[in-house]
Amino acid sequence: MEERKVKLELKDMAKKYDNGDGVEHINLKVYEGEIVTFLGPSGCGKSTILRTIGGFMDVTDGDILVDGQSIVNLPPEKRPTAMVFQSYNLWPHMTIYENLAFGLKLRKVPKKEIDAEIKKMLELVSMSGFEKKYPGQLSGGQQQRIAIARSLLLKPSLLLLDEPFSALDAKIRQQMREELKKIQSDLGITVIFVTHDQEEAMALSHRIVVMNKGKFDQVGTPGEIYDSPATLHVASFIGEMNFIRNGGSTIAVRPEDIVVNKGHGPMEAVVRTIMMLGHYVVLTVQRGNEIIKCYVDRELSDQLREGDLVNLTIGKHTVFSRAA
Ligand SMILES: Nc1ncnc2c1ncn2[C@@H]1O[C@H](COP(=O)(O)OP(=O)(O)OP(=O)(O)O)[C@@H](O)[C@H]1O
Repeated sequence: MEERKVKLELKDMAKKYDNGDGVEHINLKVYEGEIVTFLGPSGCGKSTILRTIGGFMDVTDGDILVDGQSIVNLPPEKRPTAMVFQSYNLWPHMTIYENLAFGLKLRKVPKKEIDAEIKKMLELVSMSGFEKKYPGQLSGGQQQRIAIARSLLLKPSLLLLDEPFSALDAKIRQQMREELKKIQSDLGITVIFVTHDQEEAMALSHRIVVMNKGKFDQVGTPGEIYDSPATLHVASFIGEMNFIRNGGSTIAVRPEDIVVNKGHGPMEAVVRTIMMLGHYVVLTVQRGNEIIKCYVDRELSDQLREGDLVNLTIGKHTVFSRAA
């Protein structure tokens, strides 16, 4: 197999704030052309890591390398990175063209080349013809696309995105994800993405870093993290999961991995609610004082009523040696 090139390496990196918060012992390799997402609840340290990569904060320990070169002593503008924040930070008094041209002008790129690059980039983000408008005349999604285009024009080796879609409504968010994925694969750039939205992380990433309280819980592909969560935190944070007590341990099983049959059996439960969600049905059942969620098909749910006795068969699951 072809050896993959390491684009970014975090080496025992730490960023500690004066109050003791922050992150430490951060080790990660990101390969060229990957989208890697830092995912975790608010305050777990995602933005801290991204800001240290972008140079907006100094590390307190360890090293950050891009293409094998340490970048920790470089100011943000000298780093091979570009960062897009949650708020788009477009200059309101400048047209879209001027916003896009600004960084290139600073780099003394000739005007003809600037015009050609901007034209190409606007096509890429589906915003051709918007050159003369002002940011205030654009929707949130359009402004965010311009903000991403502005970063891409600087041809960063690494694009850093800090919850860039969180201000957008659900539908545009989804559209933006698809567009980002397309731009990323067209240009072959490496992207580090930060979000607290597990669905967004699953949809976008080649690999996900699930964080909890300043540490990495698991690093893996969306499939690996969904199928084999390494910790109870990962199991509860990603997707729907049931936690069933079994002595001192916990069985984590997804609603789609429980087979439900009518009648008696070794693992009996009582139907509590039946919710039709179109192509599948969500069933909640009560077993002792635990409520378990299962996905079943219409054929079975049509035969079930609340209060019916069912038997559960647990399929694929993970056992954790402590209580959830
Ligand atoms: N400038 C700062 N000074 C002191 N503590 C900080 C500072 N910035 C962040 N923290 C603390 O460091 C921890 C990590 O913060 P960080 O912003 O990296 O989390 P996050 O995962 O990005 O959260 P969110 O999703 O809410 O942005 C938090 O406990 C936060 O309170």
